[in-house]
Amino acid sequence: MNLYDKIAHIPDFPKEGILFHDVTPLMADGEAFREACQTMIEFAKKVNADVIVGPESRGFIFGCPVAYELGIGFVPIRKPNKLPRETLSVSYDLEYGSNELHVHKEDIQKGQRVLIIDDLLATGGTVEATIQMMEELGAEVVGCAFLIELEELKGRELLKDYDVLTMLKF
Ligand SMILES: O=P(O)(O)OC[C@H]1O[C@H](OP(=O)(O)OP(=O)(O)O)[C@H](O)[C@@H]1O
Ligand SMILES: Nc1ncnc2[nH]cnc12
Repeated sequence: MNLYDKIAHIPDFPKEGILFHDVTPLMADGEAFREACQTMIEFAKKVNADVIVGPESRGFIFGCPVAYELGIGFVPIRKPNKLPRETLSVSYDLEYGSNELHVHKEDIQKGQRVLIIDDLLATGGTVEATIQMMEELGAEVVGCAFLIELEELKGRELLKDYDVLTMLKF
């Protein structure tokens, strides 16, 4: 199946000048969603991940099926004021703004082999912040997997030292 056909492109969302790449048509198509998740599952096996870490909110959608299939844990990276226990946090910039990300400190163990999964790599700010938190907690980031890479924004340059999977390039 051509997964490129399942991505919608919306100009000037959420702000003027931003072309938003919407993964919800792909998610709404069972066959396409399964194919995308299956590719991430194979990558997770290849890098021998023992936990999946996914940034809010679209990282949850693609990360959880991978963790479930492999029988490993899923740890959410969340925006402020969502996680009730002690967190580690870091600030980051987005293509259309900036924010702060948090993770529950206790949920990541030293030496764990982390695979970060998200729907889309743009500037790389989100994944860079996530990597920073994982490494500060003593985990090893063994890979980063995305459905979409926005090549113009050069997020991949921040990931030179990591094993990266991107499935669709725009
Ligand atoms: O590479 P970057 O420039 O960091 O951009 C990529 C991030 O931006 C989007 O999430 P967003 O923060 O919009 O949150 P959402 O998934 O809750 O919509 C996307 O799902 C990635 O997480
Ligand atoms: N252009 C874009 N489309 C969808 N999600 C994004 N996250 C950051 N930039 C994005």
